[in-house]
Amino acid sequence: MFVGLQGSGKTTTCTKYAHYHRKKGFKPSLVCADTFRAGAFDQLKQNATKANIPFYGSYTETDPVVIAQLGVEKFKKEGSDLIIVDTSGRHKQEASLFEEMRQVSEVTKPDLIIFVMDSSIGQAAFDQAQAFKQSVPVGAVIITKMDGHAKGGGALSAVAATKSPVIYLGTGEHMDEFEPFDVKPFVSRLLGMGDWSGFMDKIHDVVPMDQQPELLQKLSEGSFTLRIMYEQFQNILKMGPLNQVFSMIPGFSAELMPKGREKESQARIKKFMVMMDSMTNAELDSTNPKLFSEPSRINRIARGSGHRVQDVQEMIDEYKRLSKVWSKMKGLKIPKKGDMSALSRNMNAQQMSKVLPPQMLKQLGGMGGLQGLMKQMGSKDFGKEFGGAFGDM
Ligand SMILES: Nc1nc2c(ncn2[C@@H]2O[C@H](COP(=O)(O)OP(=O)(O)OP(=O)(O)O)[C@@H](O)[C@H]2O)c(=O)[nH]1
Repeated sequence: MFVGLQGSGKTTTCTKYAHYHRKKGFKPSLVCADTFRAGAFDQLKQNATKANIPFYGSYTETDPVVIAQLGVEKFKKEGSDLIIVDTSGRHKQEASLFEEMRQVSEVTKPDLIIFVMDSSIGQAAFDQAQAFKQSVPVGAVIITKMDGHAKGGGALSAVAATKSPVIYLGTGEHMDEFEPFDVKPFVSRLLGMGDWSGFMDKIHDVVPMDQQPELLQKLSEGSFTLRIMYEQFQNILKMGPLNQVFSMIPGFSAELMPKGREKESQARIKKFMVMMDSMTNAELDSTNPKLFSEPSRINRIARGSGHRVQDVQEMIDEYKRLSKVWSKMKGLKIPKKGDMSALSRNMNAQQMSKVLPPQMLKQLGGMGGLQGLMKQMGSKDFGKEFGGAFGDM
């Protein structure tokens, strides 16, 4: 049974969920117990037809409890092994709708009640999710619209309020834009760091073994020089396929390497490297941003490399941007013997607490609460993956 606020994406998610599980060998079916929103049944019908999934609903019956009961009975008889009941959207101020939801749950006795939540809901998530949990035994959370700008921080609140794990994410309007929840990339996104663990694995493959400890050392110092950028560009040009690698590198992603324009981006990186070839060692090793606002220096680099002043400026801007991202890594504990994959374990709850709004952090029970929550959010693997970072889990 799917529950949630209006417009959170329940109906869309029900079909995605059915489609996903059918591919795994289930025989899913859909019941539309949303009589509140005009057009809800048509929407479900349309989606279900498109996905070729049996559905049940009514244009004449106005009681969702009756529809839900009839639908579930029908599909049980027909041997469906995954009956999905979609309910109307509602929010906690609507007591009668909450009562109705409770009744639907009572007559259908669902094995699992899934709270569907829009990733952009933010701090209201806690109260709303708690209200649902108090009426029906919510057992899991699905976060939708992860393709938007929101990082999904509200998910933490929903998990805290329902004491249930996030199981899937909706990542677009289409049927296939649905994926199992994986805590690592989710946390990385919240922290604004890209997929660090994926990045680390790639570094492991690409950066020569003898350079790895040095790179880690620099990373932990948090100081980013043009020379580091140059070396990373060199490594990146060796890696492939480029776009895939780029999407994982913290900060590099979209701006430096837009999708479908890999060739151009590659040329741009090479251009940057040519300009850096015209720089002095002192410039390459400096971490002082003021150095690069001196016009005479920029003119010299432009002339020396055969580029325009604005090209040099663009390269410096890129450096500043990456430097900012890089500085977030300051203070990372370096794993012994350059064990790159262990590095991701050192991302700590403190970094997380810095990016959460203070009020949300308080609501979650401070650092201790956050640590417990992270454990609860993720699968069993979370403790293993982030074990070093989140204490004893
Ligand atoms: N971009 C994006 N849009 C989504 C996603 N999931 C749902 N939507 C869109 O969100 C809007 C609302 O989705 P619905 O499935 O109708 O929401 P609902 O919760 O059933 O709505 P009510 O029945 O009114 O409560 C639709 O335009 C969907 O296409 C997602 O993961 N990404």
